[in-house]
Amino acid sequence: MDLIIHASIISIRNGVSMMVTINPFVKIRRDLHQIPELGFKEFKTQSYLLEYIRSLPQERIEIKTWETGIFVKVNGTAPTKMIGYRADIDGLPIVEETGYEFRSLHVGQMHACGHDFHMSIALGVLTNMVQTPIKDDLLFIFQPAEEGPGGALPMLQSDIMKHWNPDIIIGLHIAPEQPLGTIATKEGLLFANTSELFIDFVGKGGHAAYPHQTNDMIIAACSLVTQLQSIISRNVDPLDSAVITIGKITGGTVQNVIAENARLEGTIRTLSVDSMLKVKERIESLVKGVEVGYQCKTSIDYGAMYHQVFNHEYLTREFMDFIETQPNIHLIECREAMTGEDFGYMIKDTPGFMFWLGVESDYGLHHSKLMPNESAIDLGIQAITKYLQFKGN
Ligand SMILES: CC(=O)N[C@@H](CCC[C@H](N)C(=O)O)C(=O)O
Repeated sequence: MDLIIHASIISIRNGVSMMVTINPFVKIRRDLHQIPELGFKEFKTQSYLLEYIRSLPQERIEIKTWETGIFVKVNGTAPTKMIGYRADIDGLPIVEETGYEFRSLHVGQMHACGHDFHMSIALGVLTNMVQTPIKDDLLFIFQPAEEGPGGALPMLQSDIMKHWNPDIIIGLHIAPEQPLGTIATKEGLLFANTSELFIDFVGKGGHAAYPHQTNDMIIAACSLVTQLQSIISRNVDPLDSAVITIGKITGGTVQNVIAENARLEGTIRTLSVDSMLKVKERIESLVKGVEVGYQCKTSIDYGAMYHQVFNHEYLTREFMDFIETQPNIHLIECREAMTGEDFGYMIKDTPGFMFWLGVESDYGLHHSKLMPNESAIDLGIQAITKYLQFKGN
């Protein structure tokens, strides 16, 4: 299928400049890679996406914005259903270390979870669908704030989605650990239940040389960090799975002052809703213990919680069978992962599925050196385009 635009970039090697033609959706990915923005702050991203979408022939499409997200409906030629395709658009608060020429211009923010790929692939599929419409209606959902605090649930509850309510919703996520040219998925549970975790400690600070007159919140917080891992090893059935990760510790003011405040920031992952409740009960008991033991005040905030991604059995199997017929994509039947995705809400009450697109990178998701193979962009566009032509005609 011909793409409707072409892109050239100027590459400078050893002082010699030359024009190199690249796939337009690789160019789009690079542009978006330079402007990562955090959840519900995706203003430049939204403008960039809108500018591209408005440059397409408009006869068949309707565009609505929602917060920093966008809905694009492509009217089918003889619709019997509406198929939703979701791409998330936010970046992460990570300092990029890829060394890319097109590295992030927003210092301290990075597309380290592949949402730049997700967007460029969605635009590629949208372009194909506008050029060669299928029978069914399509709804492209450019969703903000997947990394937090979660855009899927409020988008689903929006008036727009009450009116444009897809019968099926699909979405992809890049998979750095899977080879290029692969799609990996499974029926049923694909991604875990998640809950953010923020714990604050307040005690009595003071002079570093007079610890007996204080309640040191660094000691209290560190003690809890190690205790939390006993929940995974001693309270969760070893045949079930759960993760507690503390990704950030803050506390104190200077090296010779005993800290009055400390804060732990983390996330909980479980394969079942029951385990999530149990893990939280245990966290609350341990936090109470630290409060008594270290004579301090504590508070717990669970932040954003995401429903598990549970792939619809029939639709997923049908998609997997379809992918197996494709010559340039290899299907991998994968295991579930402890990653989370608020896409889980999108397919909680609507049939749908998510799949991994192999992008083989030495560094994984949420790493400052994540460098997915850009050849996966075209492979993804072609695979999804063909699937939509199969499913929606
Ligand atoms: C695919 C992926 O990496 N998703 C994120 C979702 C984060 C949800 C939330 N902020 C949390 O940390 O619980 C992930 O970290 O799995």
